[in-house]
Amino acid sequence: MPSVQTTTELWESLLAWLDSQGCPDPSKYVQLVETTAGGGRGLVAKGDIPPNTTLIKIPNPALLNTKTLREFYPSHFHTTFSATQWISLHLALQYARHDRASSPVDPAPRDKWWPFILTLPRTFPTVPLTWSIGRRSNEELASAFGIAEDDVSLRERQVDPRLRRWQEELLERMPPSVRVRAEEVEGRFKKDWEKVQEEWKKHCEATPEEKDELSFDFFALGWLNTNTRCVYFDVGGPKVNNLTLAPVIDMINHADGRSTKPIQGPVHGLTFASPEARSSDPQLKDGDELAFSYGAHENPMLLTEYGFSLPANPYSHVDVTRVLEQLFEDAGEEGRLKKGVLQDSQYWGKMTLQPASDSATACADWILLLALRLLHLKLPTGRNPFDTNDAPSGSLAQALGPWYAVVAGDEEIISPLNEAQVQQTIQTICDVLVLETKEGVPRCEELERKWRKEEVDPDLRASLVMLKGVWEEEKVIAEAVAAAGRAK
Ligand SMILES: C[S@@+](CC[C@H](N)C(=O)[O-])C[C@H]1O[C@@H](n2cnc3c(N)ncnc32)[C@H](O)[C@@H]1O
Repeated sequence: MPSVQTTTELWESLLAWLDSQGCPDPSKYVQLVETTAGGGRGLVAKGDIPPNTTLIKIPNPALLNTKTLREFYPSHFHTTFSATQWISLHLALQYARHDRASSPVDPAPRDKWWPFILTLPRTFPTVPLTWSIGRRSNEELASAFGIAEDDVSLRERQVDPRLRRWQEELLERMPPSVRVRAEEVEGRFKKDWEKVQEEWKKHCEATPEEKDELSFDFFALGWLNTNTRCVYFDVGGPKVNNLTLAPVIDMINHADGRSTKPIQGPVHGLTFASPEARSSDPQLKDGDELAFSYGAHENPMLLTEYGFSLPANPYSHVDVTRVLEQLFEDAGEEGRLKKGVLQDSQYWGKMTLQPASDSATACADWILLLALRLLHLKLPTGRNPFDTNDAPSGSLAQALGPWYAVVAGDEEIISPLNEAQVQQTIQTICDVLVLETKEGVPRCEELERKWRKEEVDPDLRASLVMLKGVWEEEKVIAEAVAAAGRAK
């Protein structure tokens, strides 16, 4: 493991390496600091910076992506791995090789990016995937992720029972919206790990000396770095591979609503400039933090992908897709067929309750309304229009006609009765959600009180505050949607 370096030391050694890579000195305009607002490290402006000044220029060879990795790996890796898999694998191998290089008996060659890799975080304590991995015993971990028995990380893993309990306690307090997202992130991670583990095993049949170099722990660390720090970068292949790790630019934190972004250029790989004169982004004054928007993301997404949330997030909403899944399931065969209609017409997606805004009251979003209108659409009794053997041709289209008329915008509602049932179901969904949040918030508060008496890591405390924040914002939205419905 590297000796712990201060932010200043890391910055200095990164600058020296960038210089050796032909990169113009970014420290002319920016400085790496520990931010005070809980964002970890961040970059701040040195002096007042004129609009549209290029602050950071990272040349192509210093970027870490599927294009720059190519020359270091067998040619088939390019088609075998996605960008996330390959970059994560590369980081995992470097961590392992660096560990070995620290041993005088078995020095390994250093990677060209090592001074950059050294600046990447070694822990992700606020990301739910970390809790999910951390709370498992070796046996549970091996079975959940299909880790080979001889994986070095299982042999060397030391689990702190208190940390495990704290992580377990956080997982138990995740709102359903966070849980669904966290499971999705974990599913992606698992798929990537399994693919890389399997391919690396094949690769090591020809190079057995490299066998021990891939371990689960280092892959997880590489994957978390890739997932939280990569930025968009067109590598000229499938869209899914359009990403890169970029030194210095990867130190820039997220701020909502910014339009300034890293820019890809033919000569300098990736650059970041101060806002243009006519930009709505604030101009950079001495000491201001640089920022760009990672996307229009709600808190459950920010928390599960990046390990942070925003206290006042303009994209807050409540994802109720899981509730709709259940309602259609409860409606039996007809419910499943109606869900099929929604899927076929691309109207089965994320369904949400939206908060009040300047221009609208709190409400169910359009596709949630469409789904509920179809759920409550009364089909003709007798013949089943979904059954092609039973119903005359054209009968399904006829039965669904009133719904299609709403979809096309020809009608506002299917019928007053259908609309009343839809609104009633929305009220019921809100009531259930409010009840859930009324349990979720106090459970977080109770844990906060309990943790006050223990020496819990500040990052875990911050995670608990974030979970509580999601419960609270969902409560406000569900109550507002219910109130707006009652006022109709
Ligand atoms: C691309 S890195 C940015 C640099 C990072 N702060 C560091 O210390 O290296 C992304 C990570 O920074 C943190 N982060 C970014 N924007 C943030 C924000 N607005 N509030 C809190 N944390 C933030 C999160 O941990 C996220 O996973």
